[in-house]
Amino acid sequence: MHHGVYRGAAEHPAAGGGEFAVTDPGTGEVVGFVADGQPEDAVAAVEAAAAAFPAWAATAPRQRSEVLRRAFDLMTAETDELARIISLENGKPLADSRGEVAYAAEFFRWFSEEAVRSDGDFAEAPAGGTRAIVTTRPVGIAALVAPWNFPAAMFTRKIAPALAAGCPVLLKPASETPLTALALADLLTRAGAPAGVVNVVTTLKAGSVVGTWLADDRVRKVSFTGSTAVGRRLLAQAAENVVNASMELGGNAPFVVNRDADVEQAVIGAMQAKFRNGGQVCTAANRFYVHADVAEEFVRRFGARIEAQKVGHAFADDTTIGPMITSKAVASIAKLVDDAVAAGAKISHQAPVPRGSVGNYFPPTLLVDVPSDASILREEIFGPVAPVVTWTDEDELVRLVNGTEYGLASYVYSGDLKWAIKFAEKTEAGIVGVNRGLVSDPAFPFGGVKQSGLGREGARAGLREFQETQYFSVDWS
Ligand SMILES: NC(=O)c1ccc[n+]([C@@H]2O[C@H](COP(=O)([O-])OP(=O)(O)OC[C@H]3O[C@@H](n4cnc5c(N)ncnc54)[C@H](O)[C@@H]3O)[C@@H](O)[C@H]2O)c1
Ligand SMILES: N[C@@H](CC=O)C(=O)O
Repeated sequence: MHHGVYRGAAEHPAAGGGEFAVTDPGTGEVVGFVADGQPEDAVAAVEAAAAAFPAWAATAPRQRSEVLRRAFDLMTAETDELARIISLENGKPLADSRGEVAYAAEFFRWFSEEAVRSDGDFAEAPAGGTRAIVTTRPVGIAALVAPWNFPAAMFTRKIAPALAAGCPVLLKPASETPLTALALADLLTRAGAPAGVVNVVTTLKAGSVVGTWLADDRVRKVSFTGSTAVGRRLLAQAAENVVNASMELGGNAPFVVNRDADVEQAVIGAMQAKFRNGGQVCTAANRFYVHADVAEEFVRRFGARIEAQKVGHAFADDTTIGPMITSKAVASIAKLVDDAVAAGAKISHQAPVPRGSVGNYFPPTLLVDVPSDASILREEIFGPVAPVVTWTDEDELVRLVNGTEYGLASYVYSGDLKWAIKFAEKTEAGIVGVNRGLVSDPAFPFGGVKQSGLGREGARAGLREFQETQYFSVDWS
């Protein structure tokens, strides 16, 4: 199957006609070809968006809401087909892909509801004599850049509020997962988004395509999800034209278990927080701090569940952990584990990778006796490896938990809710799971502090990221 770049509600060949292959990370087989977009395609996408912007911004909020609601309905009805595309190019087990489609669709439903609830203000000036009307307007054409780990949800979390606010969008998907983005663009067109409102440039030249957008005066917003390193670079580029920027970046989530926690519940939460999407999640628990009094029980129970994981291809019925996205990702996870073991950590439990597997598989692994300075506790693992450290002193625990440049998610388990909330308050993170291993919900604000990002997605706040405030000072004498 061959796909073009998407603009004006249709696919087009890339300038120069180049293409690149998309592969199944579970087999290495080619599953399709997409256009290798060039800077000329980036400019053409801006032209299409600029032509669509005035009319789209002028539509009634209810009309935009109904497009998003139809997108929710279509996405829900087409779950199986979309899930198949996600599994094919991302490798996650089909059940996980269905879960991602449901989660991704919820952003369309949530922002179809928010589109008609954008409020403003009317006030008397403190000195009297004038009145102020405070209102909002769409920020403008928005460049949306997303990673491969949730190829549908990381885009719908941006597209839905952008469209609700009245902004046209330019999508730059990860080169590993362009097919999902193209399917979303087609779905939105069928849902009623006018030509030019949703545009996609698939490319191997991320830097020059996104750089072209950020250098174009007509592009007023960049919303990025991905690594902190690339986020920093885009922030620097956005500074040149003072482009409004939202950044959802990397994480290094701690998972804390106190001595009074329900250990079985903590293990269930740990499995969700660590192994969803094979650990390739920005909110994934990256390091486990377990009170010494319950560490033996936690490791035994957690280890038993890890050993029961079935590593395999996305389409095999019993697979719970699919392949990593690339062989490079496998090598980087392996290096973190090897370095930890060389520094004194031990592999206490591991699930096997089936003999003869040719994809990018990595065995789910539990590490114990991990030295507190091991690089695996500092770097984002982005794979199915759980390093456990024991603790006894709470002040030292707080220091370890916050001893990172990241601040996206954090998890705490305790039988004493008051202690858990007080601990959560000391945690430098945008999101804290309290006795819960799953924290994502389109209705609540998702985002990080420190070098995990700027801004929030989902919730009411997500719409504001795509709006400018405008204030009219009115003579009232
Ligand atoms: N905070 C969040 O909500 C969130 C969600 C998912 C993933 N992530 C983070 O994403 C990272 C994993 O994804 P990744 O490795 O694909 O990240 P990445 O930063 O390498 O890539 C993300 C996107 O940026 C593009 N890109 C790469 N270089 C670019 C450049 N120079 N200019 C413009 N675009 C460029 C990529 O093609 C891709 O589309 C992890 O750090 C993870 O924590 C964060
Ligand atoms: N955990 C995030 C995705 C990040 O990788 C989410 O659930 O939205």
